[in-house]
Amino acid sequence: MINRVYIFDTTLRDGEQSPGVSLNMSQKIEIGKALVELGVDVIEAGFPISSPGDFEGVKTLARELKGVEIAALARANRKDIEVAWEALKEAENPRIHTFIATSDIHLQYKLRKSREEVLELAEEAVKFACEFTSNVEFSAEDATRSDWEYLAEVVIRVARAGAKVINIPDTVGYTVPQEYYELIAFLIEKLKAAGFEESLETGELQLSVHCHNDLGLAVANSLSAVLAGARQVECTVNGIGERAGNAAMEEIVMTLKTRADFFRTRLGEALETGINTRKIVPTSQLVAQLTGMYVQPNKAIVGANAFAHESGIHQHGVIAHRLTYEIMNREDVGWSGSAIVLGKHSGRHAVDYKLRSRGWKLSKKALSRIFERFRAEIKDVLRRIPDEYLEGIIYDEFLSEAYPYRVISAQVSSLYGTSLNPISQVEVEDRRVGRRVAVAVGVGSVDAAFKAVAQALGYRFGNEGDGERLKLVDFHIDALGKGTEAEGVCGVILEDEAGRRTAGLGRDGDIVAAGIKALINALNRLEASREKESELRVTLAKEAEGEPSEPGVQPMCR
Ligand SMILES: CC(=O)SCCNC(=O)CCNC(=O)[C@H](O)C(C)(C)COP(=O)(O)OP(=O)(O)OC[C@H]1O[C@@H](n2cnc3c(N)ncnc32)[C@H](O)[C@@H]1OP(=O)(O)O
Ligand SMILES: CC(C)C(=O)C(=O)O
Ligand SMILES: [Mg+2]
Repeated sequence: MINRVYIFDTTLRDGEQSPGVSLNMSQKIEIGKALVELGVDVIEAGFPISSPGDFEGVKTLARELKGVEIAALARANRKDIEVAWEALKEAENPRIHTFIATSDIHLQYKLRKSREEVLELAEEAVKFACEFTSNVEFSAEDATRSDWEYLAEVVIRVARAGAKVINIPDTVGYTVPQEYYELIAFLIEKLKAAGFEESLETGELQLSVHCHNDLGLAVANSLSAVLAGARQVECTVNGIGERAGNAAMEEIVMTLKTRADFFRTRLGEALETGINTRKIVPTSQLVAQLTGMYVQPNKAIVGANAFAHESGIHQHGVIAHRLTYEIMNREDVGWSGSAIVLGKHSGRHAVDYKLRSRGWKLSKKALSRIFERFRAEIKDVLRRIPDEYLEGIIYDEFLSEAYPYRVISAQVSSLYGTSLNPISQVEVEDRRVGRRVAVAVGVGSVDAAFKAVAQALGYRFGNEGDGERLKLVDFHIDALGKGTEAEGVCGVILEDEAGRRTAGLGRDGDIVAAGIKALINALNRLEASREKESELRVTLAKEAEGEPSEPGVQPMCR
C-alpha cells in the first residue's frame, strides 16, 4: 500500500459550517492561497448548490488556485452534481464529492428511504458525476453508525460505479479508535474480495476518513484508520467544523511526522504528507483571524502555550536540552520567538537564561539579587511577564540612584453622565531641572493622567503636543484580590524613538495612582538606562568573569 497520506482540507466547507462562521470571497481566496502554500492535496472549496455565495466561492477558487485539487460537495442527486460541476469545471484538477447517508437512523428519519433506494441513489450519483470527471469521491454519511455489511455493499457498488475515493465519515463523532480501525480494515478486506486489491495497493482507489470531534477523538480515530489502511484524511485547520469540529490537520500531520518511528514499525514504512509544516502556525493564525474562531491557548501545536515553558523545573530542563520537555521543534511548525516564558512558576535558571539572551552576564551573587526581587516583586503580580520587566529589576537594583523623576501630587477628575472629558493635574519633580506642573485632558482618567505626566516631563504620547514621542507598547491593569477594595496593579511598556523599551510596574489602592506609579517607574528606568546601561553591563560582566559555568548545562534552548 502507498506510504503517502493525502490531506483533504475541508476548512472552507465543513470548517465554514461552524456555527457563526461566514467567510466572504476575499477571505476564502486568502485562506485558499494559504492552504496551497501549506501543501494540502485537496481543498474542499464549498457546497455550490447551497447558495450563490458558495457557488461563486467554489468557482473563483477553482479558477484561481493552481497545483491543488479542488473539490465541491453535492448531495446524491443530478441537480447538485450538475451545479457542483458548473462551479468546478475551470479547476486544474476538479473533484466532485457526492454523498448520501447510510445509517438506518438517517435513512428512516431523515431521508425516508429504504436501504435499496439509497444504494441505488449512491450508485447513480457516482455514475452521473463520472460523466463530468473521473475524479469522483463518494461519502457514506454517518458510516460509523451504519450496518457494516450494508455499508460494505454501498462501498463496493460506488467503487464499481467509478468512485476513486470512498470516504467513511464518522459524521457524529461516535466511533472510538479500535472500532474505527476494525471498520476500515473490514471494508478494505471486502473491497479486496470484490476485486479491488490492486487498485488499493497502487492508490488508484483510496479509502478516506472524515472524523468529527464530539467525543474529542477525531484525531485519534483518523490516525487509527490510517493504520488500518486509509490513505486520505479529511481535516480542517485548527479543527474547526460542525459542532465540536473536525480532526485538526496540524495534529494529524505532526503526529505522522513526530511518531514516524511508530508508523514505520507498524506498517514497515513511515507515512508522508505533502505539508510544509513551517506554514502550520501562520495558516492557523490566518484561519483563526478570518473565521473569528480563536484557538485555545493549550491547543496542541498551534495554541499560544503549545511550546511555552513557564515552570522552573521544565525551563531548567529545556535550557539544558530542549528534548527534555519538547517532542517537536517549535520552528518546524512555524513558531518563532522564545519558548521560555517568565511567569509565576519560573526559577533562577530561566531568569539567568533570559538575561543572558538579552546580553547580560551576571555573577551568581548579582543573579541572586535579581532573582529575589523577581520573586518578591513580580512573580505573584503579573500573570505573564514580558522580558522587559526582568531588565527593569536590574535597573531598580543597580541604577535607582540615577532615577530622575518623582511624582509629588496628582489629581484626576472622573466623570459620569456628561459629555465633558476627564482632566488631570500633576506636579512632578525632575531632579535635574526642578518641579513642573501640567494639566491635560484625556479620553479617560488614566489617559488624562498619563498625558499630564508626559507633558510635565517633556514627553508626549501620539502626535499632539511637544516633547519626545513615546509609544505605549503595552498597558494593562489587574486587581490583586477580590472586591472593590482590592489593590490595583498596572504594568506599562514604553518605547522611545530609538526603539529602547522599558517596563514599569505600579501598585496602589487607586487604579489611576497605580497607573501613574507604573509610568514614572518606566520613565525612570528609561532615563537611567539610556545614561548608564552600557557601563552597567560591563561592570556586571567583569564581576561575572572567571566564575565557572554549571557542569553539564549546555544551553540548547532557542
Ligand atoms: C454531514 C454534512 O456536513 S452534510 C453537509 C451539510 N451542509 C449543509 O447543509 C450546508 C448547506 N445546506 C443548505 O444550504 C441547504 O440545506 C441546502 C441548500 C443544501 C438544501 O436546502 P433545502 O432544499 O431547503 O433542504 P433542507 O436543507 O431543509 O433539507 C435537506 C434535503 O436534502 C435531502 N438530503 C439530505 N442529504 C442528502 C443527500 N446526501 N442526498 C440526497 N438528498 C439529501 C433531505 O432528505 C432533504 O430533502 P427534502 O427537502 O426532500 O426533505
Ligand atoms: C459530507 C460529509 C463528508 C460530512 O461532512 C460528514 O459526514 O461529516
Ligand atoms: Mg463533516
